Amino acid sequence: MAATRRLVNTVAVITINHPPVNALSSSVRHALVEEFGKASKDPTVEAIVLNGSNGKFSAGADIREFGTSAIKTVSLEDINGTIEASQKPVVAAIEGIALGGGLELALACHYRVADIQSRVGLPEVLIGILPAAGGTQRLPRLIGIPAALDVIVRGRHIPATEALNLGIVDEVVQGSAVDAAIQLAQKVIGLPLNKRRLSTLRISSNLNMEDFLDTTVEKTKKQFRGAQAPMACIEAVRASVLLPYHRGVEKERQLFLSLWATGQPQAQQYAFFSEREAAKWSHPSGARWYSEEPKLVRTAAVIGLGTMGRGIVISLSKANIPVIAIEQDAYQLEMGKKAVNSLLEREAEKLKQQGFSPGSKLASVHFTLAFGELQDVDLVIEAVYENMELKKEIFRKLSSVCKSNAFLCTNTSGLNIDEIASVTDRPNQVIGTHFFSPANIMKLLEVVRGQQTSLTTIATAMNLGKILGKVTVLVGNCPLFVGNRMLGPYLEQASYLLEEGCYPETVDRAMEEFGFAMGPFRMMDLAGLDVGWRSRTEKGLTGANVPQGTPARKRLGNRYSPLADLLCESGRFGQKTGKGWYQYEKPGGRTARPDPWVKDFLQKYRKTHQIKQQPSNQEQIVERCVYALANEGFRILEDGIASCPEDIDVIYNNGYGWPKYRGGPMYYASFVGLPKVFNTLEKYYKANADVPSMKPAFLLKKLAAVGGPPIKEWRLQVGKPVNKL
Ligand SMILES: CCCCCCCCCCCCC[C@H](O)CC(=O)SCCNC(=O)CCNC(=O)[C@H](O)C(C)(C)COP(=O)(O)OP(=O)(O)OC[C@H]1O[C@@H](n2cnc3c(N)ncnc32)[C@H](O)[C@@H]1OP(=O)(O)O
Repeated sequence: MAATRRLVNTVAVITINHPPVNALSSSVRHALVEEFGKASKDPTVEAIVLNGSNGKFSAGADIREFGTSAIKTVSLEDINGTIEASQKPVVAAIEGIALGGGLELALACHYRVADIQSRVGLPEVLIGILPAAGGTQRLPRLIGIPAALDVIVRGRHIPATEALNLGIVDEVVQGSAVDAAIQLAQKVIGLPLNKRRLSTLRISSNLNMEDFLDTTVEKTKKQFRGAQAPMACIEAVRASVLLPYHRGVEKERQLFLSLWATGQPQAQQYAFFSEREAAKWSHPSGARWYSEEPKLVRTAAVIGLGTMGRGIVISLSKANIPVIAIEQDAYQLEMGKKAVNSLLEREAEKLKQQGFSPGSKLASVHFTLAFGELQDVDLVIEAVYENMELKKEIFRKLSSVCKSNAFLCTNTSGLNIDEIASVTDRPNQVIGTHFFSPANIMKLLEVVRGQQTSLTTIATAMNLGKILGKVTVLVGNCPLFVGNRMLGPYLEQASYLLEEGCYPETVDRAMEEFGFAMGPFRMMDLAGLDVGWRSRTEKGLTGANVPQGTPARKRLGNRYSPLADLLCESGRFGQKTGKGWYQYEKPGGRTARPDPWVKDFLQKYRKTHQIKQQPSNQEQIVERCVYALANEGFRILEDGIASCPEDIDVIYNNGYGWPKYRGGPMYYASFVGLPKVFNTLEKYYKANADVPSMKPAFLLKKLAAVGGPPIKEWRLQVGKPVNKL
């Protein structure tokens, strides 16, 4: 049964029963109509409590139903209307989550009681739509326009205590929300319900409301560049001010349908399900996530308290895993300790505001210089800077100090996991954990399996990622793994565009208007140009080891752009030096301004090398950069480094500022049409045979030849993720 009903004295308790998250599928909606109908008619029932089974109220509409005919049967808004009109008081007992349509259902009830651990919210915007069961009309009537806009446009999950302060729920309880809701229901039997019917309330609007909404539109446009859903949310909330409830609901539905027509919801919902699928990892041996038990990580250690190490320590502590944090000398340890403690204080403050005792949520961090103290930890994450020799030295030490069943993880953005594992006494327990900076904020974790990494080690690292609240993707071992490897051809094209007549700001603007959080040049300035320079120098692509007589713009017979090297040679490392592709207000400054020096430098460079000026327009810039990126994604699939295109998209959506409303680079290629992507790359490569990264990947060619099947069918062509490198 999708919903059940039981009687407690004169209170009917209706329970939504649709595991795992009580999504409001067509069968649930039918069952709710039936149970509410019966409870309304039953003369022994004086009040109704609505809750969800397994400690979860509801995660909202069943997202899998969008785009199918099931969504059109029994509208949730009609059910909400019936509940709100009930002559018997209805109390929502919120446990766990009341999200999206789940919260809209609760808002239709006359009262809401939540348990202290629960979260409520309207996260529809995150999957490309807007609350469309009356939520954009009821919430503003309950908590006012500014607060409702914040909740609806940001789509964040709101902890119960904050929901109480905002007025979204009436009561927060430590114990059972259902018991408290039954008590409240009994208390309010016979009391008038008019003021509890949110759709009937008037919004107290002041004269500046239109100005306020217009300002919000402008801010939101900038913040969510290109995303349509946040704008639709504001328009729906505007309707709640201007129109009576039923007309507001019509507007809400109209906006929902217009959004659907943009294609953005489909991309975002693909991204949503791809994230969940990524957790269901597979291994070339045929093993899958369900066949391997992860080991429990009760204690962990982090080596190195630089930016990455600090973030990782915070993540572990927030996941209630006690941490030993190690540095190489007293000064670095003290610096790391100060930074970590100040971040932990902030976390503790947030917890206090949510009504929790920080001690119960944040695990302890012990700072030390002594490796010997690591003998009992279950797992170590090494997070020193990217230097193979240093990492190997640390892993040798860990091998001798840590207990034999401890797992050893290396936080690297591209070094060879097998080489690091080879110096240990347990290569099967070594794995790469590529966190993204800042590690306590960024959602992505690339878990990199080496040749000898055991299934238990993989299961443990993947599970740890989940415990840390990360979107975790398992990938194979190759230079730079998935995300950074794809950046290579992308950044290469960005540099060529500068040689050919564009400027950093032109390229960045095009990519940012496409939806990237940051264009390639701003991104390089943020990351530090010296990082890539060091790596190119080590590879002999620049610096003293370049063979004499090598042309400035060629390496190994292929096109090469030395622009970034030349910037570094002038001491321009990006934000950290206050100068890079842009100029900044000071070293460490954040505001990028176009730099006349760079313009002059580029003009001289083009003249020196007699490069024909053909500045590309916005569409060409996007095509060259994005197709280059996706093409490398196809190669990564061919090489067996990523298991499926969805994993690549998850990596780009969560670690590289790719606009989720475009699904990810592989989804985008599929959306544009693989034959078109193939033909464009082929044309470019024919004209530029010295740019091998633009040669269409074999897999792309194969898929394009059969007309570009839907992305979920690519797996058939890709096969098992066997590392072919
Ligand atoms: C198209 C033309 C139509 C024309 C008709 C127009 C009529 C329009 C009427 C529209 C009515 C709209 C009503 C409403 O406003 C819309 C919504 O409610 S949209 C949904 C909003 N809710 C969310 O976005 C929540 C999404 N879920 C989560 O954030 C998380 O899953 C969670 C609930 C916080 C739980 O997190 P975890 O514990 O980490 O678990 P998982 O994330 O792994 O999830 C477990 C499992 O559940 C699946 N799942 C989760 N939520 C939903 C969902 N809402 N619908 C379907 N399935 C869901 C998830 O995929 C996992 O599945 P598994 O991987 O195990 O198969």
